[in-house]
Amino acid sequence: MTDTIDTRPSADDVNELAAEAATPGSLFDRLGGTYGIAGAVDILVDRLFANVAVNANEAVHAHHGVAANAPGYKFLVTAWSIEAAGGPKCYPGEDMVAAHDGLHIDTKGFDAVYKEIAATLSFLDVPEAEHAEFMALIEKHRPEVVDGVHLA
Ligand code: HEM
Repeated sequence: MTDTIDTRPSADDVNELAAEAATPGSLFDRLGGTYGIAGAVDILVDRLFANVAVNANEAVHAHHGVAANAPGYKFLVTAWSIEAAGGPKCYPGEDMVAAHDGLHIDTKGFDAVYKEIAATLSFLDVPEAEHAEFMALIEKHRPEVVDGVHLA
């Protein structure tokens, strides 16, 4: 029998990298830059793929129910978050309306994801100010995801 080695980072590992990178400034900086954000998204996406309320939507489950989608999705959500938080422009994906078109995401579905994002930030002990700022960013995009309405 072969032993396996668990290479997954712990919350402490992610926080350590984030603290090293953190400088006062943009939300991107205060979240620990690329290492902090990628570490958080790594945990978030695993939680979203396993979340029963999120996957109750069949169109969402068709994507989130396939483990092979995780790496690419983590990349896209990380890059989106980096840009949205005021970091370098690096997001190569679709805009939020096009990305969610046809998924029929309702308020309940959005709230399920919103809660999981907040829970992940809490799990990582992201300070209150940065937590609130990032959640406000997510809330701002609700109309694009739920109603397909482009932000002004
Ligand atoms: C503000 C909140 C949200 C953000 C920032 C966000 C971000 C993203 C990004 C960056 C992508 C990749 C786009 C691309 O492929 O180019 C994506 C796709 C996707 N999102 Fe979201 N999302 C949000 C809300 C939601 C919610 C509430 C759900 C489900 C309840 C959801 C489910 C999905 C699914 C299933 C895809 C993959 C679609 C496909 O390629 O088939 N998202 N999202």
